[in-house]
Amino acid sequence: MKYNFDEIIDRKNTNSMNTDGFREFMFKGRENLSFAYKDDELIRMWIADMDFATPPEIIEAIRTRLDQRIFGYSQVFDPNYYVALSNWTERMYDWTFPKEYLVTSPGIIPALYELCEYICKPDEKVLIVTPSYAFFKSAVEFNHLELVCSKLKNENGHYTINYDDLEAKAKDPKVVLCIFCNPHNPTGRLWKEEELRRVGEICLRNHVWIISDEIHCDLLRSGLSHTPFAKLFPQSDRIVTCMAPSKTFNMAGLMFSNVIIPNQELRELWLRRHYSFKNPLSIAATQAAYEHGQQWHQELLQYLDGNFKFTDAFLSQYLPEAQFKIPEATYLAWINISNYIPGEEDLTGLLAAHAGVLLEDGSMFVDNGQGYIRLNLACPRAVLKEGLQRIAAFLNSYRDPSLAGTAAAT
Ligand SMILES: Cc1ncc(COP(=O)(O)O)c(C/N=C2\CONC2=O)c1O
Repeated sequence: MKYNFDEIIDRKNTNSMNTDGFREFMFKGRENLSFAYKDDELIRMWIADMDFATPPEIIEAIRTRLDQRIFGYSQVFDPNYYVALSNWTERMYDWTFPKEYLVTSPGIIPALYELCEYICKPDEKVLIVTPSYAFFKSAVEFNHLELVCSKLKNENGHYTINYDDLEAKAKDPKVVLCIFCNPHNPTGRLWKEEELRRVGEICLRNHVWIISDEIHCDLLRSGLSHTPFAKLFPQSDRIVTCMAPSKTFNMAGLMFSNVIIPNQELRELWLRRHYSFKNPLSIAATQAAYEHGQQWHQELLQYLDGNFKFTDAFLSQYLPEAQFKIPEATYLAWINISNYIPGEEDLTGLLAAHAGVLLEDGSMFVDNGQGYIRLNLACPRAVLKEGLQRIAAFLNSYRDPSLAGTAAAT
């Protein structure tokens, strides 16, 4: 391995949401909640950014741009930006798109907020599947639109789409947009072509636009491959694709995402309403990611495979009644712990306060997540082991107080 994913990097004093923003984000109204550990001793497995250094090739590209010493108003003028991105999509997904479809956004969340406004009229509705990344709901409600949820079916931890329910909801003439997470956060499902075709046919036949949020599409278990939603419907211009280097290369703070809008009217509205200059360092970093990030990306996937195998083995041994399947995509472990803590407990609060682990529980994913916790496994394995040990010790003692204080594993 060329890159060291075991390196533990101090993120203190970096204005990191991960280390400094968790109290306000997760414990609003109870920011002073006391924990069994000091804040800087907490194992952070909540927000989806990685505790791995961004690839040196990207850092070098930023340094090169810094050496040019002037950072005036900037846009993506260099044609090699599109060449780098389309080479990546061609190689990774056997798919590309015309350059004129491409616009950029300072994040996929802002793009969702804007696209909801541009696509929907005030009295219309937006369809999502649940559990769901919570900002889908936030983007809909910020625009005063009605959220319509279709629960995924959960068969022993394998999630599938309830097509009958989805179609019944898509038939509502007021439902005009579906925000679809492909691959899916938090369940980690990598949707198969036939699943995407069925969702697409239901939406398009009912005149429902699709925003396919594909931010996790490069974070797959080895040997699997991603299908861009729009690839399956080349004749349609009603599918907007959102992709970004932010998750893949741990550069969310650089706030640079790619939005592919085939519909000319919507694209022109975006360009009129979204007019903004871009951060030149982010442009340089993103282009470098797609031009030079391949080997780091491959090694990252191997390391994440190892973290998932470690987690699976750990849970089997120390939390055998937790329900977990290694997900096809994302670096997020979605684990049912209801056999240890049944009911509507505040799992996020309990695990933070007593186990010293920051994580997001199912209540933070809109609906259909009761009894689940989501762990970010994109961290050095030693940190992962400590987090799992703390969780196991707490859950085992929660269910059997006589075990209180016993270590889960050495
Ligand atoms: C499906 C999905 N879309 C968009 C974003 C954010 O896009 P950005 O605005 O950063 O470009 C995330 C990040 N997911 C996170 C971030 O922290 N916890 C999560 O589950 C995500 O999971």
